[in-house]
Amino acid sequence: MITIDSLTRKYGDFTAVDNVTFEARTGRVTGFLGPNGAGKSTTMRVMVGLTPPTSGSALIDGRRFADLPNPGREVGVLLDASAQHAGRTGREILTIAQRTMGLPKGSVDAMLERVSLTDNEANRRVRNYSLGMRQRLGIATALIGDPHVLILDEPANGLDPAGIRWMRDLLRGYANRGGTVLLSSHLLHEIEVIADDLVVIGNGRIVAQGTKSELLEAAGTVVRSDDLPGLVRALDAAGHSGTPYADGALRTDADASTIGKVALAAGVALTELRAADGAGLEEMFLELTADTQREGVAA
Ligand SMILES: Nc1ncnc2c1ncn2[C@@H]1O[C@H](COP(=O)(O)OP(=O)(O)OP(=O)(O)O)[C@@H](O)[C@H]1O
Repeated sequence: MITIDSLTRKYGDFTAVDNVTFEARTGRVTGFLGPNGAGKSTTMRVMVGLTPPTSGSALIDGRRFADLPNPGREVGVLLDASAQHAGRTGREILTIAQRTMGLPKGSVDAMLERVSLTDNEANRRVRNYSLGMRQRLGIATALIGDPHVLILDEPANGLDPAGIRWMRDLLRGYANRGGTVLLSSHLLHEIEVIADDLVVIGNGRIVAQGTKSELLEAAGTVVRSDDLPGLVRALDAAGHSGTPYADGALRTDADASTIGKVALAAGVALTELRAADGAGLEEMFLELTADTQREGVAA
């Protein structure tokens, strides 16, 4: 389990991570979501001892990363897949990790197979790897010590849809066997399919956290009507706000039964009524982090 408690990291006057508290639980995949510059990498760097916190703490199974005797056997880390030595082959990089951690020789081949890097690819220098191949090698390096905690910064970057599915299955199996996974992304749909729990960060602060189903519930209901203005007025009068989608649907915080009653009383016919799905979550994610989006949120 990873426990982040009141963690703050300042750079001069700038607060990159602001009093952040959350847990990544055992047996679950936790997605750490936020737009560019929100503070995800800084939080992860503190977790693995690369950046000291200004205040607060980041503990792995109750201990600081720096206090772990053989960290690679306990925590698998992928922070920047491009930081691997470009002049070494994938096999050499894994062999160094295998020797440093005192692992059996066969673990290199087993790991190459597990991340689907062929012999030919493993013998190529990393400078000739695609981004997706670097991510696979990075995940292999994180997994080789058979740790029970994984900390992965943007691991889906550069993976194609088949690669994302592969990673989802790998991380799901890992969590089902009792592992703890924390992975970051700035794209909701990339980790929505993988994560059980979500922690949303914007401007260094946690703006939402919970299980995926809780957050989906909080994302509200999607409703459609041929008389959308009439429906908006009726919902507004009943104290419920709504966000119109470009395609003419409306997302609202009211539940389906309330919407049905409000619409009936106002004489407005509904053409669709359902719980918000991933698109609703995406809208909510954009709204929650709106003041940190460079592009702002399109209405
Ligand atoms: N060494 C540093 N010195 C000064 N500012 C820093 C330093 N490292 C990070 N920052 C700032 O802290 C903020 C958070 O950066 P961080 O890399 O943690 O964001 P992120 O959520 O990982 O973003 P991305 O999705 O773009 O990787 C940014 O504004 C960044 O410029």
